Amino acid sequence: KKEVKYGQLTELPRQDEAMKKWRSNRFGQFIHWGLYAIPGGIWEGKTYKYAAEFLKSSAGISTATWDSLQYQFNPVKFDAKEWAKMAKDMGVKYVTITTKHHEGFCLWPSKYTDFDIENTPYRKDLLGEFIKAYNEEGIDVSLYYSVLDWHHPDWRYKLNTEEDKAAFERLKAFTENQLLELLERYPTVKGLWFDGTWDQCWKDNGKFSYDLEKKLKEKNPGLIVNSRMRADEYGSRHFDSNGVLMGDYESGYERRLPNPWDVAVTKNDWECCMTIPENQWGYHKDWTLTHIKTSNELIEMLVQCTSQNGNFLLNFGPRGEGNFREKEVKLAKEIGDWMDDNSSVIYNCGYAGLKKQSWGYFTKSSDSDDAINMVVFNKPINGKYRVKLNKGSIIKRAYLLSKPKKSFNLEEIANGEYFLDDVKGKCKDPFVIIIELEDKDSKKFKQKALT
Ligand SMILES: C[C@@H]1N[C@@H](c2nc3ccccc3[nH]2)[C@H](O)[C@@H]1O
Repeated sequence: KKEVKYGQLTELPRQDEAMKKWRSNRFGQFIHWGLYAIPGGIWEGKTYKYAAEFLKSSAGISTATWDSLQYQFNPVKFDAKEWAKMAKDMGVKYVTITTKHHEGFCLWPSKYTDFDIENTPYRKDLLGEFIKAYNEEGIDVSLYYSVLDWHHPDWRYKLNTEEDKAAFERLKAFTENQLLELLERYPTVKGLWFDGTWDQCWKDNGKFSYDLEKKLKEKNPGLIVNSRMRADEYGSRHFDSNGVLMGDYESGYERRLPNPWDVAVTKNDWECCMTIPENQWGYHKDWTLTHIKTSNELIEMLVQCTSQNGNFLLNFGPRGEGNFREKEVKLAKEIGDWMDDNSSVIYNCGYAGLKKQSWGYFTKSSDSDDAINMVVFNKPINGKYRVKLNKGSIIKRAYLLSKPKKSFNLEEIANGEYFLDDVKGKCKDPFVIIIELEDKDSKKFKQKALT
């Protein structure tokens, strides 16, 4: 074991109210919005397949040319209230928005740079409008911030020379100033989502990331930061050199999920961030380039995350003019329709402590001990659901969540194992079966144990 002085700040998993709320939220909306949304993956008539927020590098565009997009940023169709309503109807409890992506353009009027919303035709505090509208819908707001900054003259990938080091000291001060500025301007913010922290320059500054996490949490008590913010003094990221998680939740699941049967992942808080196309975070004009995920695929990912104690952060990439493509609006509606009927198996739910089985996923509310949710994605061809609970568990009743809540016939196979006979209940897929267990001190339970 190495002696790690600049690793984890607080004992995890955090059990304070702010973290309990973060955990119970489960479903969030990611928004990637910046200058990259103007070209939308197409430059001088050529379509670039790679992620649209990387167009500057994939099309080899000079910083001067790219940065001049600032003078075209005028989202006349942006309506923060409309965005917040769409998010509310989709069923998200929190949102994370890019305040500054790798390009370095800031969606808020920053004292520390002119490369910001103030110096665009839009001029107004766009981020402030966004936060106000989402908070008014009861949605928690967290801010994405990229440490990696292609615009800033003091950015250095590696610190080879004394000049590099002097420049990066200025970049670190700029970063700290901007983050404290964001927390000062927007005190209702619940979290910070750090990105662009994989380069050597940051790995060489583990102590700085430790001190910065400390300072930000002093400024905004209860603040929640992702593990991606952190490196320890040896350059180990997300987890310190002894494998201890840093930040407040694990944020390595980018466009990928853990194995659905993995139990180890349930030990920590974690979040998976996901794109609707294969790999586009910012707006791309051409969505024919790759598979576009369906609402069923996205609902299954949300349910899987919940079943393994994780959050699901689904990304939307608005156009430069401030509206969403109709495919994104449609998906938000379809997911929202499902959440209208089934959000009780998501909000305030998590790992049920049971092995995953083929028909779908178990989730369990942290408020109840004798109810387990089954979210069905795969209907067995024999029409019976094989359910293996803990030894000694007795099912009192199994019924459809959707009205009229028809009960399933029960057939006990072994201790804690049952077949549920399908009742031909009509309900929309994916559907939910509620398992009600006999509570441990019921006489039926004792009688059963005696025979
Ligand atoms: C949350 C995601 N993280 C950014 C990102 N930058 C990368 C650089 C190299 C490899 C993967 C990356 N993902 C993506 O642009 C998006 O913001």
